Amino acid sequence: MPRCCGFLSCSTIDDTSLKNLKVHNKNGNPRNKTALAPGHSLMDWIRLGASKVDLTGVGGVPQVVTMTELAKHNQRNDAWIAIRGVVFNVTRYMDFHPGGVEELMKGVGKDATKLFENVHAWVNYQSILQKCIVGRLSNEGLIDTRSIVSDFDEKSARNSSSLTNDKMKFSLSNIHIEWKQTSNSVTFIYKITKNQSFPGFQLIRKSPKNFDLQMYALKNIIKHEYDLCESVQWPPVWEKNFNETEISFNFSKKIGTLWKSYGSRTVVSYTKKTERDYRDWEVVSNKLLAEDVHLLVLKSTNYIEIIETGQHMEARMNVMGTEISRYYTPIPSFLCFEDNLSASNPDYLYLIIKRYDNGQLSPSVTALQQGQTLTLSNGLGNFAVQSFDKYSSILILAAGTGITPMLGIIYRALYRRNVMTIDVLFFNKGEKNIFYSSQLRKISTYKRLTVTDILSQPDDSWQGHRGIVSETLLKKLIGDPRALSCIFICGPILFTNTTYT
Ligand code: HEM
Repeated sequence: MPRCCGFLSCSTIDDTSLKNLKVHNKNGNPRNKTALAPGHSLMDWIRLGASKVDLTGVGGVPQVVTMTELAKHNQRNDAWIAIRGVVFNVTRYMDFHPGGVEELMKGVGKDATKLFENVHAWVNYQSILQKCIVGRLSNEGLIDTRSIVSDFDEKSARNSSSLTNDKMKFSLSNIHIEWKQTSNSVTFIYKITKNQSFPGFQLIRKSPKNFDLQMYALKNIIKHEYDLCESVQWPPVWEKNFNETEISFNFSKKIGTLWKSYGSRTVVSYTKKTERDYRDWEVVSNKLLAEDVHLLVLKSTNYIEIIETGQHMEARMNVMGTEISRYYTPIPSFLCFEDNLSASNPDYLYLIIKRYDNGQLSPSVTALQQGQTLTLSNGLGNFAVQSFDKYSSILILAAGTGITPMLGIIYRALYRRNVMTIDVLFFNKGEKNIFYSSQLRKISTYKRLTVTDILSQPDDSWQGHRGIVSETLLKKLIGDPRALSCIFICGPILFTNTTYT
């Protein structure tokens, strides 16, 4: 069960990804953690990190670490661990590890990415271990294996296409693909069979007639390389249909005629040792949504990233000679419509980022101006939002930018017919900290969504609810939350801990 490391409470941490999200459902079964010795709580660890103690053990000078070197640091008193290409010194963290020393020792001296992800992929290790970075794992031995699976021969399909409403079908294991056209546009529709989760998609334009469509399916990346018979406009308008697990890409044709066939498609499959690809995104706009909360609209040339609900992206920047990265969950565009940004710009990406004065990355990211760039990974994380589709009422408890990863969940729930109620309790300090509540309320006039703002330090003029999260307050607002089917929680550590218990 995904749980939260509740790190939004730490002022140096700027992470609004689903890693900070707790999900509680009727069958939820919180796991047993090792009792930590006094003086070894999370707050003690943060305090130690904030002190002058060198937790890296290498004087804070970033190293490139080979596998051989890594293997030498496999002792309780000299413990290095590599996760997703970064090597951390976890010697001092041993006694703070909630899973205990013995468990953490299983990963030391090696690339423990898989082990770590099997146990607790949601743990925000980058924030927890930010002061323990030894350096990068040298990428010798990390080889991409590429194999051409098949070339499609679509002669028979081509022959059967009719000139009006041209539509043909074929199957590729669990993916069902159709195309249709009018004289002005051509649409490709991907349907995923029901027992499969919907993959993330990437579209890459190579020329007016050529584009690649990549899907992240389990450990493979399946790439469909399209060679169209005529030129099309970029970007295509894409649309997801959650109920049908269907996604369509609609391209405008450059010349308005009916095609005899769309062209051809080659299928390529990659097995990648590393799950991340990075690319530069240009800032289209940077707008203040609330105090210290920015909406960054980004665009990448000839590229569209469609991430799954619940996935996050790694944002990387070089800040004063050091590469810093944090995770952010892109928000769906539906809330940005009033800016007239999303409808005509299907290739835009929307990030909400809170600026923390002493944050390592957020001051630099929120200062980005139009035309400057931010490096982002592809969509990451294995949060299976589909497993909550069976619940008919959803309660969302969010504090501050903890609302960010909830927006995708709200959007998805709005379009699922079986969801009868979506109740959002949005906790903030003051009115100046609230964002998107009114936009969500606009939607709620014709859908089954309610949004309640609760302020901990409101002005005298505030007419709404007041207080900090507590059992009494929750009972007053929603009755007994345990009677509800599915609860999503995201916010600072104290908030998530209080709401979770
Ligand atoms: C790779 C070797 C590791 C193993 C085998 C391991 C194992 C475990 C186990 C068994 C638990 C307790 C059960 C649970 O609550 O999920 C746990 C909890 C935890 N571990 Fe690890 N761990 C490893 C590495 C790490 C690292 C490198 C970090 C660094 C941040 C970390 C941070 C945590 C945290 C924060 C929890 C509490 C999780 C929660 O409350 O949901 N672990 N670990």
